Amino acid sequence: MEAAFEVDGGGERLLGLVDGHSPEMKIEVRDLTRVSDKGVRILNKLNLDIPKGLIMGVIGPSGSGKSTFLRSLNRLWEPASATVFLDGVDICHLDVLSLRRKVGMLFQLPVLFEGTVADNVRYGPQLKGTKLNDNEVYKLLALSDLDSSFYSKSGGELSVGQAQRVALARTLANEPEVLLLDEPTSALDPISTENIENALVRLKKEQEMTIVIVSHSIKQIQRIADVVCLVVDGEIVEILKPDRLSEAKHPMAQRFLQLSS
Ligand SMILES: Nc1ncnc2c1ncn2[C@@H]1O[C@H](COP(=O)(O)OP(=O)(O)OP(=O)(O)O)[C@@H](O)[C@H]1O
Repeated sequence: MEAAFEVDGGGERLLGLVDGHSPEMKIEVRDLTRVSDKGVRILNKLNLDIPKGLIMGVIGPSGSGKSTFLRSLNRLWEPASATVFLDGVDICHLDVLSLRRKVGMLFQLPVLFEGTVADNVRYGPQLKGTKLNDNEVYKLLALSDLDSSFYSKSGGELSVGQAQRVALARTLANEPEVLLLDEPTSALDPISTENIENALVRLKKEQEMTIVIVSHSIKQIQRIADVVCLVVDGEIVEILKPDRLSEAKHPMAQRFLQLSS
């Protein structure tokens, strides 16, 4: 999907055009602010539109607020009401568990539950009283770049990269519409990283999944993201296409990009 983006005067809102048509916005963020208990501003009036079916990369210096922002999107951190909308609905008005099914999350390090890979994949649907059949489990494994031999392995037998793919399959079992990933490959070797990246790109293409990925790897973002959001000191300072990152104007953004490339 060829996407063209235009940023408004403040550099904060994404006014997107996809193939010449206005894309459907999956998530809208409006004046999202977080102040710590000590009065420090962690997020400062973030405004962002996240189009459906695209991969948005989030990059920025350490401590700039990327994880906090990501966690606000499925209420792992509770945003103020009327600041985050999913399909136009204020997420604070949604049942938090159903929100987290729709907006799944994968963390830096996978934590698998006891039992087999299949038990892990079946976990989410089971909570709703649905038992996935073998074929459904195999399909989720395949979506996560794992072959059927993993079905009956236990978590302890897996490498971190394999466990991360099982964690992905477990998240996908909830049939999310949005996937949030917080540095999902920073603990992985290049091959495992490529496996995860391939899975993400396939999910976008085949299921129109909306994906928001925080990464410290600018190269990774350039490989898979359709649009990049640059966060500095709790503010979105640039929204760019990945091949135009060098055009970032904010001085901190330029410095960060120079040091990271
Ligand atoms: N619960 C909290 N209470 C107080 N301060 C917090 C809390 N969570 C995060 N912070 C602070 O908010 C700022 C942003 O943290 P956050 O983890 O969102 O940044 P980040 O960009 O994801 O960093 P990194 O790239 O290092 O993971 C940091 O200064 C952090 O210390």
